[in-house]
Amino acid sequence: MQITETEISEVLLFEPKVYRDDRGFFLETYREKHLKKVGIDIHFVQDNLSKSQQGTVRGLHYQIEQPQDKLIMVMEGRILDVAVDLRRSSSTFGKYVARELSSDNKHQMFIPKGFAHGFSVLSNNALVYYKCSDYYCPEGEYGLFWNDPSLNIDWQVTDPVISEKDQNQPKISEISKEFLF
Ligand SMILES: Cc1cn([C@H]2C[C@H](O)[C@@H](COP(=O)(O)OP(=O)(O)O[C@H]3O[C@H](C)C(=O)[C@H](O)[C@H]3O)O2)c(=O)[nH]c1=O
Repeated sequence: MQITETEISEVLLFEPKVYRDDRGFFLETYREKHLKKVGIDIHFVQDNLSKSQQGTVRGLHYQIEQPQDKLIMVMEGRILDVAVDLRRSSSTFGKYVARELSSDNKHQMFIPKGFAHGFSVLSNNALVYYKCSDYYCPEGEYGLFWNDPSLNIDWQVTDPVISEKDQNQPKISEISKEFLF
C-alpha cells in the first residue's frame, strides 16, 4: 500500500498493491496497520455503499456530533472525490482536495474528521464504498453547498443530479462557528 499526503497533509491518498494474474486481480482494500503506520489510530465501525448515476453530486456532508473519519474507495466507475477543510483554526480552512478515484486506478482517499465530503460521478454509474470511524448520526449531520462560489469546485459534470437536501445546503460563509470544527 502506497500512502501519500495531498496538498492538505491530513487528507491521504492510498494506492493499494494490485496482484494481477490470468484470472483477474487481487488487492487488500484495508489493513488497520497501514493507518497506524502513518500515525492514525482509529477504528472503523460502519461501512457504506452507494450507487449513483452519471452526473450525480452527493454532498458536501459532515457530522458535528459523532464526526467521522472516512476511507473512500470505488468498486465500479469513476468519481471525483472532494474533501473540504472545515477546521476553523486550519491554514487551509475552506480549501479542498479533489482526486479521481476509480475501479481502474483503485485509489482510495482517507478523509479525517473536520472535513466535509462529497463526490461527483464521472462514469455511467459509480459504486462507492467507504468506511466510517463513527456511526451515522442524522441529528448531527450538516452540509455545505456543493456549488459554493467561494469553494469554486470543478465537479467536472454538467447538469448535476442533486438531492433536494443538497440543493439547499448553506454556503461556507453562512455556517455559524458551532457547526464548524
Ligand atoms: C449517510 C447515511 C444515510 N443513511 C440513509 C438516510 C437516507 O434515508 C438515505 C440516503 O441518505 P443521503 O441522501 O444522506 O445519502 P448521501 O447523499 O449519499 O450521503 C452521504 O454523502 C456523502 C458523500 C458522505 O460522505 C456521507 O457519508 C453521507 O452524507 O440513507 C443511512 O441509513 N446511514 C448513513 O450513514
